[in-house]
Amino acid sequence: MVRIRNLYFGYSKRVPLFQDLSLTLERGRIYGLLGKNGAGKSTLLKNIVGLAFPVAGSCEVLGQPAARRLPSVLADLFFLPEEVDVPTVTAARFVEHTAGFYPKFDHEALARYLSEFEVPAHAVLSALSFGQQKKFVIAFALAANTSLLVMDEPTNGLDIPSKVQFRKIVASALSDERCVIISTHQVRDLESLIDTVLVLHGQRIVLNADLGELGERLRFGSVPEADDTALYAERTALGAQVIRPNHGGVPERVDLELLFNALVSEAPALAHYLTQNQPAHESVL
Ligand SMILES: Nc1ncnc2c1ncn2[C@@H]1O[C@H](COP(=O)(O)OP(=O)(O)OP(=O)(O)O)[C@@H](O)[C@H]1O
Repeated sequence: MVRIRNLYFGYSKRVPLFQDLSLTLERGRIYGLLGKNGAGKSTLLKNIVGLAFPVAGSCEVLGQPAARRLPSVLADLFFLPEEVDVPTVTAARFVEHTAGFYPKFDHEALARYLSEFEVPAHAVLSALSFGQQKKFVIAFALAANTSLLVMDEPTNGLDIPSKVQFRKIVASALSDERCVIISTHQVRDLESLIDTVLVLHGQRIVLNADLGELGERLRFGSVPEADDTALYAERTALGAQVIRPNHGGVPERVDLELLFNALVSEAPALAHYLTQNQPAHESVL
């Protein structure tokens, strides 16, 4: 679906944002793209949807270079940017003029998503609140029914009930044919939604791993005091939050926030353990 090989990119020649970045994304998965502020999440997504062009290396989407922006590819991908800008027209008029660009657009699904999000279906879009506008555009993006759906920080501006609805609606919209990428720096927003975690750090993807498989290799928990079995530890008021090897074979729930903190602090024991215990199809560090 998406194949990036040895990507180099920078807004200026002196400051590279990505160096030798490689990444493969497949159908039937929901990817969570995590990275610190300024790591380059939005820029990576722009390379994927053909709004920024590689300086070197390649970025292919649906078998074509993303930068060519072929109509056949654009009809099968939807990019939801972080800042949404809606026109002063009703939702019905917007759909009438825009849905035609997406041959697989599902009008019934749109009505269902808008109702679940409690967005007034006949309102003038620019008169909606920021959160309502965002929910309208998310509903439209999902209803476009494209093979590739790229969402940049979609949960920004959503209240807590809407974040819950967001997770439910996105999960219901996934199929074996679709690939969904969601970027965020609000790691908790993606818990119990994504099945694959991508971490962008230090100009590269340092983790591309299935959450189920990570849970079979790692244990997450609180202890009174971290000992040297911990691959990573964070002090808390009550002791420590730790990541340890999972030798018991019982799958654990992955604490995404703790895992993310460990990866961006470049915890050497965790990096070493993940590299040594890496399934062939995953990429770690
Ligand atoms: N159009 C641009 N021109 C020049 N520099 C840019 C441009 N867009 C982004 N940058 C710079 O590239 C870097 C990465 O920005 P980007 O928005 O991709 O990061 P991000 O991981 O999405 O950040 P955040 O989590 O804060 O949204 C930042 O240092 C930013 O200032």
